[in-house]
Amino acid sequence: MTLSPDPAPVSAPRVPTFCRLVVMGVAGSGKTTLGRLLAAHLHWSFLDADNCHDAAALAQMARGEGLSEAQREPWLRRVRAALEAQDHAVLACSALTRAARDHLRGAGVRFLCLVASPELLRARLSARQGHPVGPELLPSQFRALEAPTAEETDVVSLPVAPDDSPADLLKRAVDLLKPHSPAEPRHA
Ligand SMILES: Nc1ncnc2c1ncn2[C@@H]1O[C@H](COP(=O)(O)OP(=O)(O)O)[C@@H](O)[C@H]1O
Ligand SMILES: O=C(O)[C@H](O)[C@@H](O)[C@H](O)[C@H](O)COP(=O)(O)O
Repeated sequence: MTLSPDPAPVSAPRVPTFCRLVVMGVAGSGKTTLGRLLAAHLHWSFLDADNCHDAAALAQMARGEGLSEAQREPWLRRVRAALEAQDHAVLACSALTRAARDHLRGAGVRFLCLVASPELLRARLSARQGHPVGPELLPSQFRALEAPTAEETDVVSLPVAPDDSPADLLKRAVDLLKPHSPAEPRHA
């Protein structure tokens, strides 16, 4: 399973390629789980935007209080710097707002947006271990969410159903991303 489509005819326009993939979505949608699998599949680095939050922001979110746009800005600057430091990377990052996505946009960046129901997100976050953010954050996540619009052509959406295993989602993600990239996994 690769991201490589059939070879294009010589006269065809260049297929846009990407080397940085942002797996985005509301907390609990599975960004980290799928992002790690995609990174392993592609032999790219994996980055988690949660690691760029400061302790105060993590504590605030653990209390169920969402971040303001002003609070997100320095975090997004750190996330962007971490992303740009990698030649090939999969980044798990909520990127809930248009401004957040615009912050991360750049040459070779694509977004994979995970879309799950509030019920599924609540169940997943209630069961999640070892992470400061629980289901209490969900209302503010949905208030902040600006779903990608049709004009954001660098975003591919992946619906997530309760029975979709991580392996199912990996396969569907790879298929969805194929038209975006002639790139092979780096060391397949
Ligand atoms: N496809 C899946 N099937 C079952 N559980 C999943 C799946 N994807 C993620 N999970 C679980 O749901 C929780 C949230 O996933 P996570 O990857 O941490 O989401 P996010 O990074 O978007 O917050 C975790 O406990 C994870 O193990
Ligand atoms: O934009 C934000 O308000 C935060 O970054 C938030 O969306 C982020 O997602 C949390 O850190 C939850 O962590 P998980 O998304 O990994 O659950």
